[in-house]
Amino acid sequence: MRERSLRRANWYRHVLAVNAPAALACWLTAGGSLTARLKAHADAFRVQVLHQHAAQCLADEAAALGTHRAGRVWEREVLLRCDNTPVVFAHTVVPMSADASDWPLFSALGDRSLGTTLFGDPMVARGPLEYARLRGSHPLARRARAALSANGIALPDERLLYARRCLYRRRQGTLLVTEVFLPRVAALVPKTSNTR
Ligand SMILES: C=C(O[C@@H]1C=C(C(=O)O)C=C[C@H]1O)C(=O)O
Repeated sequence: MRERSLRRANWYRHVLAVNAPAALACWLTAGGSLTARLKAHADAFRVQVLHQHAAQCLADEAAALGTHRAGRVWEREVLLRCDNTPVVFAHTVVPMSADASDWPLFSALGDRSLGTTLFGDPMVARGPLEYARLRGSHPLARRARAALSANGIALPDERLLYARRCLYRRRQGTLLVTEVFLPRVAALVPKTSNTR
């Protein structure tokens, strides 16, 4: 039982439940597209695709996706980079049972931001945000650390990571986006549009 609990997180509807540092709370609760917000805090924004392939959905995702058990999904994982610094590890899953017409742009996204396809489509309904504090043993914390390590950035196993997730619906399809906020996001400052 303990092993299972290490792989799951408690997901809350209110951000206060995860007791995030103030500098992260504003990112966790920001409305609209995260991509757009990150672009406003950087001269250069980039999506580094880590993989997009068939996978098993995580233990604490099946219920959120509306699938009755941890079934097979299309999984996309990326690092979002501001001025080449990784600031978000994002994990998106779509049940394999989804019809191709539910998410027509998902499979061919490449290094374009998923957000640009979700927020521009009037057929997409966005659910409420949920928040979690991920222990080092959570699969997404492990993967975020591994992605950073592959880019020469060390993150201690014991470092708690704060995440949010949101379920999107389009036609009969569901798509679950989880964003794990990396420590360096707290150092971002808005870019002033006018140059003095
Ligand atoms: C949902 C959005 O798309 C972002 C881009 C993602 C991608 O390209 O895989 C994944 C999660 C998001 O942080 C957004 O911009 O809000």
